[in-house]
Amino acid sequence: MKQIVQPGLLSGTIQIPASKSDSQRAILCAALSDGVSVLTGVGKSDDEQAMLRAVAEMGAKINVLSDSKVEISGISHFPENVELSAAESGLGLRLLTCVAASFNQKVILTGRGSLLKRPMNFLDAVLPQFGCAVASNHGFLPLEVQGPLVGTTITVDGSLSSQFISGLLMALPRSRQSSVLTVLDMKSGPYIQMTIRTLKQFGIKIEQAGSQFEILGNQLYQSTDYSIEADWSSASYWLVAAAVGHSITVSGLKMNSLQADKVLLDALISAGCKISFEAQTIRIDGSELHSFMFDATDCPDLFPALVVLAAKCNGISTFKGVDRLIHKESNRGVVLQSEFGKMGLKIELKGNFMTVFGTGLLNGAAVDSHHDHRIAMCMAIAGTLAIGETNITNAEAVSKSYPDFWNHLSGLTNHFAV
Ligand SMILES: O=C(O)C1=C[C@@H](OP(=O)(O)O)[C@@H](O)[C@H](O)C1
Ligand SMILES: C=C(OP(=O)(O)O)C(=O)O
Repeated sequence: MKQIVQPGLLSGTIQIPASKSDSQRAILCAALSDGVSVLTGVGKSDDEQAMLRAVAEMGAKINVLSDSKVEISGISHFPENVELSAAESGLGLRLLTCVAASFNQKVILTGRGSLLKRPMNFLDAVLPQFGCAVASNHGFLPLEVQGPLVGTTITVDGSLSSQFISGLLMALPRSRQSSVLTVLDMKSGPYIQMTIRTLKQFGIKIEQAGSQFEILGNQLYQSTDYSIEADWSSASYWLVAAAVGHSITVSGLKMNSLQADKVLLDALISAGCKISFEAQTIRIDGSELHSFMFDATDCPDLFPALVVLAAKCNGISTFKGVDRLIHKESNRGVVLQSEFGKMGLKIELKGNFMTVFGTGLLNGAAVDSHHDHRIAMCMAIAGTLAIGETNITNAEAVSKSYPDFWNHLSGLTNHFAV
């Protein structure tokens, strides 16, 4: 699908959709629980839908109560010969693989699109150390696991993705033996804290001391009613849009959220923004923007929105953490450089750093999302600021995290177009 974005001054309020990170964790915890959980605020993103389908395959019962309310009865019998698909969700696949390995069955794990090119060799290397048999396609999907996991004391490398650590933290409390997991070079730490907090709400206790996690075996997940948070990652596009001059307010976000991407507020402040909060509504005043530096190592999903912000800041902005972008839905550092280059914005990539040479000006252009939802969304905001129209190919990619994105954009008033 192609989407044309016209320049204009936008105004309105955006109700931020569910965090797919929060939903996927909660859906899986509910499926592992004894009893019935009710989840409210569940979204319609591809990643959430894939997780719901996967837990149904594992034997959980899903009862859709309303548009955003789902009742999940935990797995009572894990079927044989199960094949689970995480669609394009890195998180989904990594959580599901570890959790599948905690059962005493052979399970095949698959996915589609960009997920087929994302590395899974952590699982090949680590799961056998817990006594689980693993076969993969040379470190890529499909995977086959045969558990159960036997708890142990182990040191793992956390530099590729926190999602593997989250997966182990969800799976190991189910094994008979206790485990001690030491994570070297831990990245995206806030996502691990999110996992621990969700687990706690489902009755699972993890003790953490720095990079060491103590996980008691034989723990039982307990069903609960759980409210999914609005998504700080999806909000990043609108918060940046507000910072660069649109009259947009953002609604629904939790200020005490553990979500990694809440630190966008710090980036906005370092770029000269003033931020005000009223109830659950955020307003941004970006009238005194200037170039800025930001370390996005532990919040890699913010890069696309940060580039739009830096494009509108006069001068050189520098971001750390580009290494974290190589294995996302696209190689995001390189794709941001090439697509924003078409709009006249110079971006340099050197080692782990990205430098954006902001001039305040962007030209409308024909750009490509590379099937990456975050590239499509940041190009859309960039397009509203450009001179001339912007034509985005593979724009349907937004459905991975934010299927209503284009409706939300067209629901804002465009004061140039009217
Ligand atoms: O745990 C999660 O919900 C996620 C963790 C992050 O991945 P990494 O740990 O690979 O950075 C993030 O990029 C991804 O979108 C969601
Ligand atoms: C990388 C992302 O998600 P995942 O790793 O879960 O596919 C993302 O949403 O940007």
